Amino acid sequence: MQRVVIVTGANSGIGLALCERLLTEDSQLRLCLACRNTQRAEAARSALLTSHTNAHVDLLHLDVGSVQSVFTAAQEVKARYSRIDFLYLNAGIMPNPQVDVKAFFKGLFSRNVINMFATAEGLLTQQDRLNSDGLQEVFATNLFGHFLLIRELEPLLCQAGHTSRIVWTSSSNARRSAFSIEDMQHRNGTEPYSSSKYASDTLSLALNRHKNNQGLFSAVICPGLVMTNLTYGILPSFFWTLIMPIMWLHWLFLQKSESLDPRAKYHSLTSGLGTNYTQPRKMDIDDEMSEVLYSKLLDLERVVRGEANEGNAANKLINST
Ligand SMILES: NC(=O)C1=CN([C@@H]2O[C@H](COP(=O)(O)OP(=O)(O)OC[C@H]3O[C@@H](n4cnc5c(N)ncnc54)[C@H](OP(=O)(O)O)[C@@H]3O)[C@@H](O)[C@H]2O)C=CC1
Ligand SMILES: CC(C)=CCC[C@@H](C)[C@H]1CC[C@H]2C3=C(CC[C@]12C)[C@@]1(C)CCC(=O)[C@@H](C)[C@@H]1CC3
Repeated sequence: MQRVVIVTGANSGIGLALCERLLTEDSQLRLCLACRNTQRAEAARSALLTSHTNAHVDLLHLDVGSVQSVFTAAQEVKARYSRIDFLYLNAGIMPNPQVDVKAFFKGLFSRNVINMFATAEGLLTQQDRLNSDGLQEVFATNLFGHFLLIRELEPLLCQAGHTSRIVWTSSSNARRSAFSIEDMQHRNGTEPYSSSKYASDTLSLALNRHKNNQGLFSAVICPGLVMTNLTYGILPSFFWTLIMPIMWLHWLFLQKSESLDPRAKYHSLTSGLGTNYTQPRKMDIDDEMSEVLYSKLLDLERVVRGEANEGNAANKLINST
């Protein structure tokens, strides 16, 4: 049977590379690129069709950072497909990143150097802002829009006798200490990216607990450090070329193959000999917090649904979450 796969943020970087790979693995796929920019989405579709001439590649307009756009896109998906096999939640932003150069040099000569290069702990801050729905933009894009999309697509994702999978593109930058359940949108901090990625790890656990019995499974992957628009937004390309030799420090791991574990994040790594492999690492998450986050997201969902029906957004949302 033709499998249906939806990828958010599919027009560039990791999302586009993933689509290439998916079509290489299964040329019969029905692949749907869910993107906010129609022109870039069309360019990505053309590029994919150049290398996979007979592929079925659909486009879907989706701004995952906009509640209304998620609702409209989900309606469209329900009209087009009768089920979804894979939903890759890949779209993500890191707006206005700032690197703490002093902390970098301090870290360079500390015992934490390897971890610093792998996770950017203590090095990266971002400037977030409110979007037109009155939500913090990073939270809305990296987490909440995807959560709403899952909720809207549940009829296609949770079908008797059929298994569907959700795959989150998380990050090794996800850190428990950057996330607070009292401030899940990260209004009061300077690491919204880290917070949103930690929240997606935590939400994945809750989704498994609530939805496995309905045939829906969620997994978290961590692509490592990949040269994309996101990383070029942090520092220019020549810098990345300069630090490449140091990044080799991370590439000295051995290959392991295991089945997907809901408490593990799947890290993409490269061995010293240049072999690519995946290594599962336990996530620093707990059941209780994942449960609270899940119910807070459901509360917020109720608020935005009310808002969407009334057609008026910002203020109530800001005050209620
Ligand atoms: N690069 C890296 O080293 C790492 C990346 N990641 C994660 O990988 C994912 C992909 O990022 P990457 O490929 O690196 O970066 P890119 O900037 O190349 O890709 C991000 C994609 O997300 C899309 N996107 C952003 N905001 C929205 C939105 N509101 N609605 C719909 N689509 C949106 C972008 O679309 P548009 O072109 O319109 O902006 C783009 O297609 C992200 O979740 C990121 O956090 C995780 C760890 C490391
Ligand atoms: C300005 C100077 C001299 C050095 C700064 C180095 C950092 C910019 C760099 C080192 C490790 C990098 C890193 C990321 C961003 C840039 C670094 C902090 C990420 C946070 C990018 C996005 C991700 O999701 C992570 C997996 C990356 C982890 C490593």
